[in-house]
Formats: sequence, C-alpha cells, structure tokens
Amino acid sequence: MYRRIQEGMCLSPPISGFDVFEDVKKESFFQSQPAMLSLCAHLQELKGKMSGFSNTEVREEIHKLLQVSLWGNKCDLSISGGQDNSQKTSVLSSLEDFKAFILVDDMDSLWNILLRNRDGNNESRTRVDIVLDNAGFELVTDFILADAMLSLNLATEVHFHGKVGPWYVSDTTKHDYDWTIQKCLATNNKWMSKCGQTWKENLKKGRWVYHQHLFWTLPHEYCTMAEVAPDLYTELQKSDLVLFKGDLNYRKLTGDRKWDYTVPFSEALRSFHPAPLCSIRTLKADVQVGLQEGVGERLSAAETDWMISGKYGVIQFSPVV
Ligand SMILES: O=P(O)(O)OC[C@@]1(O)O[C@H](CO)[C@@H](O)[C@@H]1O
Repeated sequence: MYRRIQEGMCLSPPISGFDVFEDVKKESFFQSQPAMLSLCAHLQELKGKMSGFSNTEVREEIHKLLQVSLWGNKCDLSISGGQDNSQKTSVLSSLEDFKAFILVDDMDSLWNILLRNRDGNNESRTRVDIVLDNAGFELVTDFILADAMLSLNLATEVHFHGKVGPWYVSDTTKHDYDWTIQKCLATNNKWMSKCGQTWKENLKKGRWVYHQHLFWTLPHEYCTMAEVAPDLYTELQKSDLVLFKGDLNYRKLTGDRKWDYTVPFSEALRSFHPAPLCSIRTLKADVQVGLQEGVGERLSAAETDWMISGKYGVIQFSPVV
C-alpha cells in the first residue's frame, strides 16, 4: 500500500516529492514536545555531572536511555491509523513501572561491547548503527541515546539508517531527520535548543552519519540482504553494534515466521549476522522468539492481545554467529 501511494506521487509531477504523511508526523512531534523537553533537560543535566561517573553509573544511565528509546517505539502512526499517538508524559519517571513489561533485556551483552570503547585507548573506534523507525517522539529518543553514547565515551560514531520515502505513515525519512534537528535547535527551550545544536555539529563533524537505502522499503526479509543489497550488508559489517528499532524491523529480522517462542533470536535471524545486533522493539505483531520456557504460553492465557498491543517490549541481542 505504501509503495502504491509513493508510486501515485511519483507519477504526479510537480508534487512527486510530496510526503503525504508530513502533516501528521509534524503534529505528532509538536504534541510530544513536553515529553521531549524533559528528556533534553535530563540529557544536559547528565552531561553536567558525568565526568566523575563510575562505569556502574554510566551503565545505569545508558540502560535508562535504552529503555526510553524502547518505549518511544509505542508512538507509531501506523498502528493508530494516523491518529494521535504521541507521548504526553515523561517516560523517565515511569521506567521502573514499565520494567515488568520488558520480556527480554540483553543489556549485559550490549554493555560488554560499549564498555570496550570506554575502557579502550584514545585511538579505539566504536561504531554504533541505528536502523531508525518512527519520526516524532521515537526519533528524539534515538537522538538522545546516540548523543549519550558519544558523550559517555561508549561510541565514537553513530550511523543512522532511514527510509528513502514516506513509509508506514511515520517512518523517518531524510527530511524528517533534518527537520527534527532543525526544530529542536530553533525552539525557545534552552535544553532542547542545546541538544539540536550538538546534533547539528555531530553531523557536521562526521560523528553522526545519515544513510538511506532502498532495501529498507523493499519486502525482503533481512536474511536475504547479503544477496539482494550486498552494499548495505557490507556497510553494516563495519559496525560494532547495530540497533534495529521497532516492530517492522523485528518482523523482517525474523522473517515474520510462526517461530516457537523459545527459539533463540540468533537462530531466527538465520544467515543475517553482519555485526552484533540488537532489536529494540515493542510488540505489535504476532512474532516473538527468545523467550524463557513457558513465558509465551502464560502471557497468551492471560492476555489475548499481548503480542500486538505495544504494551510489552524487548531489548534482544544476537552476537555474530
Ligand atoms: O515498526 P513499528 O513502527 O514499530 O510498527 C509498525 C507497525 O505498527 O505497522 C504494522 C501495522 O500497520 C504492524 O505490523 C507494525 O507493528
């Protein structure tokens, strides 16, 4: 359907570059602004005190921001049919309450990778890639996470991957990416504006890099990437850690199959192992792997919609196997 919409626009010059979802995406950004402001303030406060942080404190902070980025994935305009689905309240204050809804949390594995950079010498480089999902609140949570990873010396560069055109209503395009940074920069809130300024500089200095590739809007499951889009696969192989945001990426990672709940994530990825990777996803489609024995069955008995409601989430890691 999204390809058809795009095709219709492409065949209609002079509006062939028009994004039919632009207005709802912008509206969702503005409606989430109070929640974004509190995150920006939190980040700036963190930067002010992080020089004396122990590794344990750094771990705790980055774990919090990973969870913020996870719950940011609840805000997608495809699941709500384009209706308001913005974040109205600060997520940070609810993290403890939400912990029980994280079905897999592989933070330890992520930490082992990120710690290498922090403990390494000045010449060591750690590249983290983020395969983006929704613009609006979720994108800002991804920016906050990426900024913190650089500031806390856990990574030296972050590469973002977006869509070539409007997709699943709110998915991030290059225009959304640039617009969001510019809007944050231009706001009259000092913390948010400071964030926007830093993000713009990160791009200028090559600490942040934006990529787009047609593959992300093709129907292929990711185990075919090496064959269908070898250039993209080679690009991801340069990464130390690839974070895949959102539900649709999870479906394509696992091939949208009816896996048993306990099948290991690495196995469900089949031949897709360009780099260590992690899915950060709230559950909105009926595919889930890597659960402890009995968890899927227990949830199915208690809540018929547990796989599609967006109430549950995973931070699920796979090494290169
Ligand atoms: O990738 P996202 O933004 O987390 O989710 C996209 C999504 O909501 O769109 C589809 C319904 O249109 C669902 O299968 C899927 O969960």
